[in-house]
Amino acid sequence: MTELLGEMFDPMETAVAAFEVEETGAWRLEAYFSEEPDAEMIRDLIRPVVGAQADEAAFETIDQQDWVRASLEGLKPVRAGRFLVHGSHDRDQVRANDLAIEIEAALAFGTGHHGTTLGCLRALVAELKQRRPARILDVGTGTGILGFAAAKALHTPVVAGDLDPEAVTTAHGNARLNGLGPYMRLYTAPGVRHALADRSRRFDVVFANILARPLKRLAPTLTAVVADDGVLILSGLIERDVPGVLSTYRHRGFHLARSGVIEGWATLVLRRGGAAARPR
Ligand SMILES: C[S@@+](CC[C@H](N)C(=O)[O-])C[C@H]1O[C@@H](n2cnc3c(N)ncnc32)[C@H](O)[C@@H]1O
Repeated sequence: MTELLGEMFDPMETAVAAFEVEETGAWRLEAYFSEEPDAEMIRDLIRPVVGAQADEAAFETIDQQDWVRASLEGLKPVRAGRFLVHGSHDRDQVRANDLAIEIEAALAFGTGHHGTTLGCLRALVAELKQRRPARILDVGTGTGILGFAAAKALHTPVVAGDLDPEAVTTAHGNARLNGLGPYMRLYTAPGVRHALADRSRRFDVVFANILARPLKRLAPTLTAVVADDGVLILSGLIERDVPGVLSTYRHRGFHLARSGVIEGWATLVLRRGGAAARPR
């Protein structure tokens, strides 16, 4: 549902979360708008997904600062291998050997809790067991979390971008907070446009945790910027979208090396050529 609604709202570049309210079975949709939205416009946007129920939708305004801060402060730290992602309220949870990443409350996506982010972090942990990649690209960086994890573990420069200027501002702040400013080269643009500026050097790891539709749309450029022995870590897709996304990347000479699903969200690890793994 989040995926379908996300695609409806995509033209407005709006962050969307949808979940079923257990007690009533009703769907609750939370979305961030940079301008006051119009109820009829929202009904028209969700009608292709929910049909006539759009006309029964009720609306409420949630105070921006309060709900973001409150929801982040309620979050427990997240572990993936040696990575510990935490808020400022949980600094005391950091242990000596942790690669700690502090994420400041803001309007960008990426606290480590979502199945897509956690899936990408786990994929990075698995990748680091095999080798030490040197060049990292994070497309759709949100808070900066995936790029930070790579920079913390590898002490290597990371190129990271997002089409949302608010996310990039947040990522800059988080980079400073984590002492990673010197490693992070952040850009504001869709896709990999800025990363392509230096075509002579491709990336060993390319993260793209965005929705299925942009993953397919960006396949030509995402595959072009991966080094021959590099890896693409893709997420932001629900299980049902895996075959379509895989087929797009297989046509470009990539195979599935590994995959995982967390709470219905799939993460795919793709490499050029070679034998294929079955999605699990
Ligand atoms: C699901 S969040 C992922 C954030 C973070 N990388 C993580 O793993 O938690 C997706 C992010 O991608 C950005 N985004 C969506 N489509 C994009 C595109 N075509 N190019 C660049 N960024 C995009 C959104 O603004 C959002 O910040």
